Amino acid sequence: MKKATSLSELGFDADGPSFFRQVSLSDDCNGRTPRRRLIKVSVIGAGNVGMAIAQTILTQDLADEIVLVDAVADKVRGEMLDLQHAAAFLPRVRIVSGTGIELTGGSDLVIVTAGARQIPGETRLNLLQRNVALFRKIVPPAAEASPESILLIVSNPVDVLTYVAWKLSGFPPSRVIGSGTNLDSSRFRFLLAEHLEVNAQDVQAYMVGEHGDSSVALFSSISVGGMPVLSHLQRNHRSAVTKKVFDGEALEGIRRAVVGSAYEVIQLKGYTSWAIGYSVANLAWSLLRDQRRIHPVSVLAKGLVLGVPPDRELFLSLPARLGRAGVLGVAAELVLTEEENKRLRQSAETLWGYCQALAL
Ligand SMILES: NC(=O)C1=CN([C@@H]2O[C@H](COP(=O)(O)OP(=O)(O)OC[C@H]3O[C@@H](n4cnc5c(N)ncnc54)[C@H](O)[C@@H]3O)[C@@H](O)[C@H]2O)C=CC1
Ligand SMILES: CC(=O)C(=O)O
Repeated sequence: MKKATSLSELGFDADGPSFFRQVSLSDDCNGRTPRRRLIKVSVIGAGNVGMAIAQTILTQDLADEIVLVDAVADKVRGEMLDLQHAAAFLPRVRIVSGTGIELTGGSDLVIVTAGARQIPGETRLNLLQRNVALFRKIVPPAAEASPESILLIVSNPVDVLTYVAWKLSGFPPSRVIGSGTNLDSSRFRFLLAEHLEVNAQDVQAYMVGEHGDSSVALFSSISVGGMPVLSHLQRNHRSAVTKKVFDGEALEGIRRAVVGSAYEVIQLKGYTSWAIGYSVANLAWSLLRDQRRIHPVSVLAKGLVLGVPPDRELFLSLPARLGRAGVLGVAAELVLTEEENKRLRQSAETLWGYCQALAL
């Protein structure tokens, strides 16, 4: 009879409890099971948003190690323990926490959510000065500790702070991404789906530009189940659905509702967290699992917005293809209506004004 191969020879943990009998595996394994590279994700800022992201990533079995960093030691330790106590119901993940950025060293993905958040009625852009000061402290050491990582920025105003993180990190633009309008687009798809009585996952629709008040709804490219909605509705303008949908007011109402979404939630519960948690975990999945999916995220849009001088280094959301190396490509030739292009240019101008004023 063939001698049982030891667990360590097979590439399993050799230091497991002795009361587990070693198993002999068949020759099919060729005597060795290769170990997969472990994935480390760090979340800097363990507030409402950071914790919603961490817990969504945890449930999705996406990381082998999650590091939580926050300036408040007790709070971040409490959050870590609370998640660790769910270990019996979750995939096995090492969860570490502390106040030092050095804990994030060797991360594959560093997600930054630290910083001031809006009070009811306040705009995202109003947070800029406070959060730039914070980024000066956080980003350089985080980039140094994980020089090969992808930086995913969530703190607001996310487009300008993604630009700041790009400048401060010295990373190539492909590895500095802002969560951008991935969240706005989900809100857009949800509201359109409600209006059309379909599933939001079957609605393809993008918000682009600033994650904020000047975001742009791309009405002309909305499709449901592969069917272009506007052109179909124009052809069949007498149907009940058409009447309901091909109504400029209804569409404008949906756009306004998307832009007002965060203000409404902040007014009601003080902050937004669940949707951004899923949005960022969804981005993390595309990046770490090399999914090559298209997401509207904040990327270096130099030369990509018609009518904006091509030398302007600004970050705003455009549909981008994401994979293990970060941003693999950006939709450079979006077909926009004149109105959509005008709004995107205005959004770019607004963001450029803020980036320029920082003189980084
Ligand atoms: N991009 C997006 O779609 C969204 C962005 N946000 C933004 O995310 C940010 C965080 O929001 P919340 O989690 O609700 O705020 P929060 O106040 O609950 O959490 C912020 C955390 O940052 C921590 N922090 C402050 N200085 C730090 C430092 N030097 N190092 C590490 N941690 C530090 C604080 O201790 C706090 O725990 C805000 O800027 C908010 O506007 C929020 C929702 C959506
Ligand atoms: C706060 C914020 O940026 C959002 O929920 O959209």
